[in-house]
Formats: sequence, C-alpha cells, structure tokens
Amino acid sequence: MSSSDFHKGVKETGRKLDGSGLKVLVVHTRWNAEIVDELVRGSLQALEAHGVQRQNIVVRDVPGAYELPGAAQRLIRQAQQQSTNLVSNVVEDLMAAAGELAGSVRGSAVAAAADSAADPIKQGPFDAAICIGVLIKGSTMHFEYIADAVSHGLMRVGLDTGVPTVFGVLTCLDSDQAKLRAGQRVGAETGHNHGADWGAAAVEMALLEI
Ligand SMILES: Nc1c(NC[C@H](O)[C@H](O)[C@H](O)CO)[nH]c(=O)[nH]c1=O
Ligand SMILES: CC(=O)[C@@H](O)COP(=O)(O)O
Repeated sequence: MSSSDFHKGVKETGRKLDGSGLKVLVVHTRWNAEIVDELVRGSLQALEAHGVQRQNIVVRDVPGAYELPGAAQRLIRQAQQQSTNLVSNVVEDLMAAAGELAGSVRGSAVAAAADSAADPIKQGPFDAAICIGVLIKGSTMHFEYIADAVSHGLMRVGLDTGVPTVFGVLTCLDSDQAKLRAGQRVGAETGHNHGADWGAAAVEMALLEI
C-alpha cells in the first residue's frame, strides 16, 4: 500500500443513505483535543451531508479513550430509558385525554399528548453512536492496554445495546500518523479525515435492514 493509499476514505456503498430521521450520539475525548476536534468536525459534516439534522446529534466529551465505552453505554441506555418513559407517559396522557373526550372536553389533554408524541426524535433512543479518540504510543505499555480495552469495550457496547457503535479511535505510533488521519497536513502530505468515514458508517449501519 503506498503512503497515500491509506489516506483514502471508504468506498461509497452506492445505496441512498437518508439520515433525516436518525438520532446520533457522538462521544469524544479531551485527550489530544487538537486532533480529536478535527475528527469530530469531519464526523459531524458527514452526518449532516447524509441528512442527519444537527438538533438530532448529541455531542458529549470525556477525559480519555478509556472512558469512551462506559460513557457510550451510559448515554445510550439513558436515551433508551427516556424513550420508554415517554411512551408510557404518552399512553397515560392519551388515556386521560380519552377520558376527557368521553366527557366531551377537547383540547388540552389531547394536544399535550400529541405534542409529547410529536417529538420522538429528540426523546427517542439513539440510532447510532460514534466514539472518537486518539491514542498515541508513549514509552510504556499503557497504549497497548488502553487500545485493547477500548476496542473490545466499544464492540461490546454495540452488541449489548443493539445500537451501532462506530469505533472512531485512532491508535497511532506518533502524532504525525494521527494528524494525517484527521485530514491535516504533515510536510508535503495532506491526509484524509477518517471522521468523515465514521459519520457515513454511522448512518449506513443505523439504516441497515433485511
Ligand atoms: N495516553 C492517552 C490517554 N490516556 C488516558 C486514558 O484514556 C484515561 O483517560 C485515563 O487512564 C483515566 O482513566 N487517553 C487518550 O485518549 N489518548 C492517549 O494518548
Ligand atoms: C496512550 C497512552 O496512555 C500514552 O500516551 C501514555 O504515555 P506513556 O506510555 O509514556 O506513559
């Protein structure tokens, strides 16, 4: 593989990816923030280029890559629980509204029930999550242990929650490798922002169906 090859993005799927109805979580680290922020920008641009509405993208930050799996699981579960609560609240509101309607009183209870049901995307569960960080090898084995734990941890989050969880963690031997993969220039070379691939992958996996 030539030195420029690995900077190319993922081949387009060819399928139309309409992300307009999706709710996406982006969790990123504050470690190596200069590079991570570029990766986040690339992911957000890709999500919006595939139709995801900005108000349906939730962005949270954590200290480092080791915190990504726990944070993603916690936030995904919170959204799932919030969604469950919303459904039960709407059912209760509709029952009350039906009662009021039966007493020939229209309006507030029905409208309130309709309103709370009309905003499911903001209240609903996440359709995909992107977890973004940059690990750069130091002089100890710390890098290897974190990289192994985070990659397995994020795989588990996706499988356990059923929410496609994109592995957006660069595991680099030096900062130049990370900068190139965040689309930055190093010397005469300009890299490819892998965040763009992660945003597209999140939409594709959220829409995957039989
Ligand atoms: N060295 C890097 C770290 N280390 C910090 C850990 O991720 C974690 O925050 C700490 O061990 C407390 O639990 N994190 C990165 O994201 N990138 C690094 O290069
Ligand atoms: C990925 C890391 O934790 C690493 O940057 C820490 O550096 P060191 O191994 O020199 O402590």
